[in-house]
Parts: sequence; structure tokens; C-alpha cells
Amino acid sequence: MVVAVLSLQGAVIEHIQMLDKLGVETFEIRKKSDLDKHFDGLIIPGGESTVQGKLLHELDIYDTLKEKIENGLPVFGTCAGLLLLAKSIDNDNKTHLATMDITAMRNAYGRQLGSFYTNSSFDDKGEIPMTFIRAPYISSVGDNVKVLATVDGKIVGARQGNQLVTAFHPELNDDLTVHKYFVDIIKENM
Ligand SMILES: NC(=O)CC[C@H](N)C(=O)O
Repeated sequence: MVVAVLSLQGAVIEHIQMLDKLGVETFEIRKKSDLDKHFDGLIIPGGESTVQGKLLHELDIYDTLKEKIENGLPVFGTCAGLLLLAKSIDNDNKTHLATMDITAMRNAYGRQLGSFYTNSSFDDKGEIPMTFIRAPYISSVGDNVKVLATVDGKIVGARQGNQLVTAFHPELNDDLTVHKYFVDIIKENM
């Protein structure tokens, strides 16, 4: 199994380290020709969604990536990655890959403006640590989206078929639950 990490901007290395711990081979997508390599799954990291979205177009990788995801490539978006996948964003008139049937609210989670940390349950896997950094939350989901995690009544984790998103950053804690969950999605698809 090979997992690519979109490496245009943001928290890339932490995801690679998590996948290393799970014994999964990785490489970084930095330019169009990297998309020619074989990969079974893709991680879109946290960072700034507007910057990443712009770079997808500037580097001419937007169309290929969108097509791969629409054709079933397993993808895991954290934070800005969630915003890149969202079909709609309440407080931004720009969307990006727009492949997942969720509406997101940017820079909006809870009362905290900056970062915060909490524990909450993730699907049927028990409580896990969750680190939020200027995070979005999911304000609504389509019928075929499964809610995996909520914090203070807001949706912070969800899955729609091959697409997994978290508003928090599982790569910033030692807990491997969410990355394992993603690897299981890839296995289902292989
Ligand atoms: N940690 C993050 O990825 C923050 C997301 C960022 N606030 C955005 O709107 O893109």
C-alpha cells in the first residue's frame, strides 16, 4: 500500500510519520508529474485552504486530483483538507475540490479563536485526543455522509464512501486511531 500526501503547504511531515508508524509507504505530491506515480490513498493536510486551493490550480493538478477522488480514490482531509473537499463553505464563496457532500464553516469551531485540545469519541473506536487549530466544523452533511465525531454538538469528523475528513489534527497526537481508520478504508478499496 502506498499513500500520497499532498505537499503544497501545511502539516505534511506529521502525517508521513504517522503512516511510517503503521508501516505504510508514502511519498509527497509537489508537482503534476508526481500524480503519475501509483498511490492507493491520498492525505490532504491542514494548513491554509485558500493557499492550497490556489496552488492546485497554479500547478495544474486540480482536474486530475478531483477526477481521481470522484472515481473512488480514498482521501483523508484534515482541517484545511476538509475545507478543500467540502462541496460548500458557509462563510467563503470559494470552494475547492468540492467532492464531499458536506457544508463547512471556516475558522469557526467553538468559542476558541486559536487552538484547543480535547478528547472525544471517534466512531466506535472510543475516545481519542483531538487538537484543533483555527479549525472549521461541519455545519451540515448529506444523506450518504456518516458522522464519526462531534465536539460540543458540532460535527468534527465524517465519512462519505472513500472520503474521510476531520476538523482536528490527529497527526499532532500519538494516537493512531484515525490513520488506522483511513488505512482500513484503503484496504476495503484494494
Ligand atoms: N489548521 C488548519 O488547517 C486551519 C485551516 C485554516 N483556518 C483554513 O481556513 O484553511
